[in-house]
Amino acid sequence: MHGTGCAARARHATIPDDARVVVFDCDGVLIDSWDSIISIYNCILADLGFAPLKQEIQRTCFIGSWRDGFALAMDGANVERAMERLRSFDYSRVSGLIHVMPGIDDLLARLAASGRKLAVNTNGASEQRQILARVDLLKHFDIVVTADDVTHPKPNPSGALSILAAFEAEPDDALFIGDSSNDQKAADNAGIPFWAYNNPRLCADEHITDFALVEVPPLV
Ligand SMILES: O=C(O)COP(=O)(O)O
Repeated sequence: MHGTGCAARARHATIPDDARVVVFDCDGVLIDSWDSIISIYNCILADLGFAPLKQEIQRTCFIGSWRDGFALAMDGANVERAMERLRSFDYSRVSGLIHVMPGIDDLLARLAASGRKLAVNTNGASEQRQILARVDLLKHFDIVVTADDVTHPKPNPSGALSILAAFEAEPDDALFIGDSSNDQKAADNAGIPFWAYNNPRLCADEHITDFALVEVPPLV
């Protein structure tokens, strides 16, 4: 469990030399996908005759699972119809709105070259794998756990715990890098040390803002 409270922003950070599993959140960490996700919500809501996402629930919808987001936006109605629309959504319609985070491709390559196992724990749907493949990041990961693969999405720790189990790792063998309260809570609930990316409001062992400034020491 991370224990240093709300850390100040640090420009440089070094991956713990004994962290052999590094778990990444996807949206907001690997990819800048805010515009695409809000756009998908609004397309599907419009198809079903609902108003666009109100600004005050956009962040909650962005960090939560699609199912929970649609339930919130549609006040519980028609969630299955919205999920059906999502399953058949043509993601190429929003691919121009998805951008790889600066420096992440290089950091992932350095982490993999050091012998560490890399994982994604996302509240996105299983289609997240195709999105990561399209932006050429999927190749770095040993495992991707989406909201479709677990009974409960983040902040429930089941996704993070399944990643630890896949590598027969203890929480202290791992590091979770995320940008949201759901990521922080999922890491806390799994007992995994947590680094916050671009979110000074989170409590984390480290705060990072630039992946190029993350050092990767040899794995001990
Ligand atoms: O930042 C978040 O928690 C949302 O990202 P995710 O959809 O990849 O889980």
